[in-house]
Amino acid sequence: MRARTLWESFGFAFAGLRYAWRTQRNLRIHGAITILVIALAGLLGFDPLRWAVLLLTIAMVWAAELFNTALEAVVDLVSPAFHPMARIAKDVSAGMVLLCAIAAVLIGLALFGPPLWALGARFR
Ligand SMILES: Nc1ncnc2c1ncn2[C@@H]1O[C@H](COP(=O)(O)OP(=O)(O)OP(=O)(O)O)[C@@H](O)[C@H]1O
Repeated sequence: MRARTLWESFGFAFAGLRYAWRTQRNLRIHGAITILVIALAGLLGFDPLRWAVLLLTIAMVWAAELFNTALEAVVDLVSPAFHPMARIAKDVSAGMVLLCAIAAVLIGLALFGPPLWALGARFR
C-alpha cells in the first residue's frame, strides 16, 4: 500500500467521525450534552484540573461510542445473519458504552455538584 500524506489520514479519520455522527443517534445526543456541559463549566469558572477531568470524561464517552460503532460495522460485515457470537460481541460493546455513560454521570455529579451547590447557597 502506498504511503499516505498526513492530510489523507486525517481525511479518513474525519470521514469516520462524519459517518458515526450521521448514523448514530446516541452520538448526536452526546454532542448536545457535550455542548451543554462545556457551557456550564465555563459559566461556573472551572479550574484547570476540573476542565482536564471534564474533557477526559467527554473523550471517554465519545471514544466508547465510536468504538461501538466500528465494532457494529465489523460484526455486520462478518455476520450479516443472526449468530449468537455476533449478539455477544454487540451486547458486550453496548455494555461498555453503558458503563462509560454511568461513570460519566457520576463524574459529572462530582465535578458540577459542589460549585452548583455553592452557587445555590448564595441565593438561599
Ligand atoms: N448479527 C446479529 N446476530 C445476533 N444478534 C444480533 C445481530 N445484530 C444485532 N443483534 C442483536 O441486536 C442488538 C442491536 O443490534 P444493532 O446492530 O441494531 O445495534 P443498535 O441497537 O443499532 O446499537 P446502537 O444503538 O449502539 O447503534 C445487539 O445488541 C444484539 O443483541
